[in-house]
Amino acid sequence: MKAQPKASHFIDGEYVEDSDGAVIESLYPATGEVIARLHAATPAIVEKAIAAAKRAQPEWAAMSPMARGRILKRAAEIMRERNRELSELETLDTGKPIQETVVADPTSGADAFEFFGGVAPAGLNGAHIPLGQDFAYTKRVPLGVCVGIGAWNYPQQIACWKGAPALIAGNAMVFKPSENTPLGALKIAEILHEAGLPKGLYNVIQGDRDTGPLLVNHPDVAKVSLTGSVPTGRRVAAAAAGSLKHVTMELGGKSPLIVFDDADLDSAVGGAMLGNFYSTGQVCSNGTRVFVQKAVKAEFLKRLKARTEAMLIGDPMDEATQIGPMVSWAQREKVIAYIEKGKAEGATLIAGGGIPNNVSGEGYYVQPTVFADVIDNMTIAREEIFGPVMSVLDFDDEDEVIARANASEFGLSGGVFTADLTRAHRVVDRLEAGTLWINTYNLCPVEIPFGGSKQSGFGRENSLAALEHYSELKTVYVGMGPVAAPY
Ligand SMILES: NC(=O)c1ccc[n+]([C@@H]2O[C@H](COP(=O)([O-])OP(=O)(O)OC[C@H]3O[C@@H](n4cnc5c(N)ncnc54)[C@H](O)[C@@H]3O)[C@@H](O)[C@H]2O)c1
Ligand SMILES: C[N+](C)(C)CC=O
Ligand SMILES: [K+]
Repeated sequence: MKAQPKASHFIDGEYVEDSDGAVIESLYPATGEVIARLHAATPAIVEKAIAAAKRAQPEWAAMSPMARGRILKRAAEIMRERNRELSELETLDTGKPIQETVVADPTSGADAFEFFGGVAPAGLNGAHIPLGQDFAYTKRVPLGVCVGIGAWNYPQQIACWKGAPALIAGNAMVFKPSENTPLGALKIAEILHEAGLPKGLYNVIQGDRDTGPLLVNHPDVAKVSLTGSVPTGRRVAAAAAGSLKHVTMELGGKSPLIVFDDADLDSAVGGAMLGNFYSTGQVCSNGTRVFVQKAVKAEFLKRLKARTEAMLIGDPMDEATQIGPMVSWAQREKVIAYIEKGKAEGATLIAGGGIPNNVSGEGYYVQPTVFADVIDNMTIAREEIFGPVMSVLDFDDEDEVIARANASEFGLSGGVFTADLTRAHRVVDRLEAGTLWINTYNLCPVEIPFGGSKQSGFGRENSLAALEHYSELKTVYVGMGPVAAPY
């Protein structure tokens, strides 16, 4: 098989198998071919991984942040050296075009290791608080064993975005990738150990929604960071609350992208396409509700249709391919059902709307699809589709569009295209979302915090802010004189 790893799990510095676990077949989304066969973690594997993490963590926490950082930076270098190999693996795991994975996925993971490796010595400092004769100081201390649970759209990036801040802060991690994309995280674990990470600190176990709770409910786990859907987030946060674990929730969205009539239209069209079709639309922060001011609607749709219909759909391993399959057959079925719903509810189909005819029947392909004349209460305007389906909605003025943009349970992201700079800042200030873009869309460099508000989650990944979610403050009050006791 094309991508069979040495074993299903990576625990305590080595590959481990337990064939009693349920079989997980890893399918290549472009063909449906089985490329690896793995096993879900049994309770014994879960125990082994958590025990290894718990054993290894104190010594790691006792090292200086600088020494920990050196290992992460070496891992970043190895990832960059192996970018091609890792990108091909990411494409096999997810079906995302190689054109994307070579620039986006291992690169973004390496950026996380480099950033957190580099900022650690200063980023983990505490404070000194003068109190007259006395004083106090704070220390940032690790939480202990942290669990990461990943979604299938960015398997390598998620494994690194969670692993890098957890490790630099002195924690150990047990990571469970999505059952749809089990392969990438194992390579990340291998590379971290090759870079010198002591064994037990970054463990990967396979499994699905039945395995996740074994991690989330475990008494030796201090924190859970989930990337997934809102319903899963609710379940995981509720389970974690049972033992008061720290949680970070990176969940779904239905983000607004607002195009004013003074915008650079080619940029706005490009931003809307990137914000709906990149990774075949499987991006949490996508601007799937594109509000276009009426005066430019016709021209916007004309350019959007031409550029959408020119997109190259096909074999993800072909460098020219711009749009690959969905990650799974189930996801394709879900997206097609939404497209049918859009048609049935009366939206105007502008481009796509079905299965492309130039690709193999076994692959999980869907055409990039644009609907116009979408009304706020249509299903495609309210629910997260997680596929290449853009809804274009009309609007007249600023107050109206802000109110409509905010009328969503989600609050992950948003964007605005306009030439009027004061309007741009005024509008993003009023949009209820964790990450906003002006005159661009979906850029998520590691230097900036990323995360959601409202039902899209809480906690932030990346930037110095992430360190606060993988550590806690310890305060020490120092008395410098005799204790003046009144009794
Ligand atoms: N905000 C972000 O950063 C971000 C990034 C990528 C994807 N997402 C969201 O993820 C979703 C798509 O990914 P998905 O389909 O893999 O999501 P999902 O919620 O189905 O699964 C996410 C992960 O949670 C695990 N899981 C499921 N039930 C669990 C439970 N009860 N306890 C513990 N673990 C459990 C799954 O096995 C998987 O690893 C979309 O909603 C998308 O918006 C968010
Ligand atoms: C975090 N991001 C936007 C890169 C991927 C989310 O699906
Ligand atoms: K897969």
